[in-house]
Amino acid sequence: MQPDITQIEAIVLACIEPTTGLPLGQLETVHSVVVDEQGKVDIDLCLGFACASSHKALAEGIYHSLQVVAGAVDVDVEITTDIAYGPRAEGLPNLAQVKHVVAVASGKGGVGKSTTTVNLALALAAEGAQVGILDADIYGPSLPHLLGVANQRPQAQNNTIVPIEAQGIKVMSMGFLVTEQTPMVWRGPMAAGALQQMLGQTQWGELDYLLVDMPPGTGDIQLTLSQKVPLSGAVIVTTPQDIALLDAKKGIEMFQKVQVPVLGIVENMSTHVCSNCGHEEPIFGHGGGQSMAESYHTQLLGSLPLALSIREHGDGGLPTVAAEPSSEISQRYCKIARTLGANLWRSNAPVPPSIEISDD
Ligand SMILES: Nc1ncnc2c1ncn2[C@@H]1O[C@H](COP(=O)(O)OP(=O)(O)OP(=O)(O)O)[C@@H](O)[C@H]1O
Repeated sequence: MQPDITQIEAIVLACIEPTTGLPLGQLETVHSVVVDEQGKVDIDLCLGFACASSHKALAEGIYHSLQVVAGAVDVDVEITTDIAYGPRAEGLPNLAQVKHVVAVASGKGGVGKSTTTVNLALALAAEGAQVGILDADIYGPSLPHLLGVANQRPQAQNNTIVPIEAQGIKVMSMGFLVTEQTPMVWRGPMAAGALQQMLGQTQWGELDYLLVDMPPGTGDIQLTLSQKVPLSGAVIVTTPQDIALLDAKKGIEMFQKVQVPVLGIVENMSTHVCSNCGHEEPIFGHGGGQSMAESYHTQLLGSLPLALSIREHGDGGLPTVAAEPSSEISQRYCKIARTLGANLWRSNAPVPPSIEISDD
């Protein structure tokens, strides 16, 4: 018996995509539904954001839902990812194959922005994306250390720089170009110029996401970068502490002023879990990230605890997502990464893929 293609289509469109919690019909991601002469059903889905870890759950949801369709016994679901380009940079040929440049910023220093950036980059890669990181914190570059590549030096090639590869991520940082004996004492405009040069001269190649670890604050460097580089969006990292939230708000307002979409907020050091008794305590305050997200019409992408392991992994040059990929903390970073990708897709989507249905 030939299964009813119209019924299949309606059921597939009603299936929930786990990252966004939206039905596929609303995401307009169904690419094709084909039933061949033998009654075999082939469903091809193409998602616009990296979420490899949820493909299995989505496919299983579809198989399960299609059980009610008479004759639909041989069903194959294929899920692929196609991340569309965001805004492109004019006159920056090395960024031509970079689909999205995303700033990771915090108003205040020391809230864990760099730690969050590296873990998010690794989480995006684990979800199937090609990722790079630019360490724009040129006064205190910490990414080489966090990724365990502090002793490496990038090679120059035809007036361009070949980025360092660390744990599957392309990395460029001022930290590679200076030594601890040559601290940088630069004025804002000089630093902003150096950063633009580093961004534009690095051979990034093909990347889905280039995360830019911004220096803390809302000064010259941040503004120049936001205005001169085609940012697809920004992520704000904060702790729930009032003073950090106050500075984070300035960061959000800066991005809004220069029309860069704020993709969401990551609340770092949300709670502390005692390693002795397991008692969980919101030592920096409670609910600050959520209420800030609400008042600025953005989303709390997720929160991370103040955890000894996060600090130890960072200091050891193997961030948590790489060191303990299946840990609860890594799962949190991955969930944030998937939501970030989905928000980016939604805020940049040109025309979503159309639905194509055929009887073979
Ligand atoms: N969730 C966390 N749990 C435990 N330690 C953390 C956490 N997040 C960050 N840290 C630690 O806090 C310190 C500051 O983190 P990090 O360098 O990432 O902050 P930052 O905001 O980038 O700082 P800066 O603004 O100075 O560049 C580091 O020692 C890091 O290991």
